[in-house]
Amino acid sequence: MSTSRLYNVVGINFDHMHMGDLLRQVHEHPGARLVGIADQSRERMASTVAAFGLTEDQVFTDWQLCLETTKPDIAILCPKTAEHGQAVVEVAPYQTHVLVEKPFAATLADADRMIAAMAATSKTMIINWPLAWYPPHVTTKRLIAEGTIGEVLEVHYYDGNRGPLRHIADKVEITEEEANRQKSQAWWYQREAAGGSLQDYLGYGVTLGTWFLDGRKPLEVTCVTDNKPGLEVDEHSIMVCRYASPYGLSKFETRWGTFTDPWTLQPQPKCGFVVLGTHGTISSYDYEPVIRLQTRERPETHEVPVDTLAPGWRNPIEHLIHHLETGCALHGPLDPALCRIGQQIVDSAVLSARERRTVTLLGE
Ligand SMILES: OC[C@H]1O[C@](O)(CO)[C@@H](O)[C@@H]1O
Repeated sequence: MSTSRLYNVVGINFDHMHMGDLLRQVHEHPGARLVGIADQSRERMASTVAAFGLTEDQVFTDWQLCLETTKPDIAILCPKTAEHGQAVVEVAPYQTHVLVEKPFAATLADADRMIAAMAATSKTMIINWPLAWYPPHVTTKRLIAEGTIGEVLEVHYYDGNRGPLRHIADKVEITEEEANRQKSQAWWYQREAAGGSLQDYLGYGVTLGTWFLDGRKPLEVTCVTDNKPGLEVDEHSIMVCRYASPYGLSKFETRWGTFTDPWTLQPQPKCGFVVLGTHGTISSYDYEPVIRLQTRERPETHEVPVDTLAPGWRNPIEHLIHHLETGCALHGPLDPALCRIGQQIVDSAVLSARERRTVTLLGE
């Protein structure tokens, strides 16, 4: 997409393997230029340096020096979940737009610190949820907004993968043996780093779920997590939200240990969403070329091809630049205001699982 100018972009902190995917989007955008990357470990940056032909002066082990030297328009941040709050608080004073890779934060308090830090600048922050770019879910939201299934009453969500250590950037596969060897070292498996399937995947479900529910907040949250011997974090969580009448119960399940990875072969249960409205239902599964619709007029479940994403609305890099160029509203799930409701639900789920009871939604 053509732009009025070139946007200089940096990538800071390679904890999440999606950094590689995001930098590829920068590389492929004619209006964006990758001007620097920073991480404590040169080794973790090596494949990016090779893939995008970066020069030595564009590679930093000190993120502050990276920002001071390159003065970017956009900083992509992929730290471990527990460090999202601190990272944004520290980067915001450099007056750069910020893309934080999912999830929003480890806690609502961190999310609020991030929002406050960015509010003190004139810059934009987006939280990127890769699921927000899957055509089935975008199509589902469009049909909901057009009233095709009436008012949404229930959201059912199941998602995850075989585990965070079974793939690296660009979904390159890692063997089960190698993944098991890495478990004890990896931040994904550390409670202190906000690891675990709930922190990794519940935000996806409740952020897109709240988008489908038009910003509606639940009253109460009940969550149960598994408890595998030898692991500090969960690999499976099941959560129920209760909404005020006439909205019923919605449920959100996260799993590291699906039978197959959804991007290769959909496992059963299928990864994605089922949405029930007053006039119809939709099933919207990750990566599928169709969604399945049922309405009062046509009650037999039928396939609807997914939408082709519009230019400017195809991935987070393109979208952030499109937003900066045109002032268009942010894609719903990337907007911190909507993500904050998701974070309220995640915090409530963590508390519920810990105390083994139903809790009232946390936060204002
Ligand atoms: O589980 C680790 C990670 O794997 C993905 O499913 C795909 O890369 C991410 O959405 C998640 O954060």
